[in-house]
Amino acid sequence: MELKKQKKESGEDYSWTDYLSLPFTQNVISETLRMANIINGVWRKALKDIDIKGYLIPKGWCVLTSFISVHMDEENYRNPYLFEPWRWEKIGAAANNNSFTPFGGGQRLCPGLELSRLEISIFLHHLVTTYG
Ligand code: HEM
Repeated sequence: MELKKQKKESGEDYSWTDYLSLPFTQNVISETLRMANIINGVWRKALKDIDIKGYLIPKGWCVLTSFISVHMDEENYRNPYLFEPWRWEKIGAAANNNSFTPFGGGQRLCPGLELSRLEISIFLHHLVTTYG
């Protein structure tokens, strides 16, 4: 609200610094991606026999890496079924680690990661400041 008022009064355009000045918006986005990401997981095909933590994945088999199972695991997030954006104040909004992979990871990490966060952030800002 404050930012929109300031922009209206000064007549200035929004800048990258304004985007960075809204950490709570980022926390809401992270929490939404944790609980309700459109991509629940990704498939991978084993190109050779592979051992993962004692489990043999034979060559040619497909494996589903389930993001949602990790995002809703109590060992990773306390009260995982609770929408709690404040938890990201401790974790860090931009965290992309093994316990938070809405955009995948490794070589196939989504190149649209930052663009998506920016677009969602602009949408949320106008939604909340227009109808809040
Ligand atoms: C909330 C929005 C988005 C989510 C949750 C998302 C999620 C993902 C995930 C999980 C992957 C990895 C797929 C895999 O490992 O098989 C991926 C890949 C990819 N994403 Fe996104 N994405 C989003 C938005 C975007 C946008 C806006 C763009 C482009 C402007 C984009 C472009 C791509 C591309 C090109 C890949 C393939 C990368 C590769 O295989 O090397 N994504 N995305």
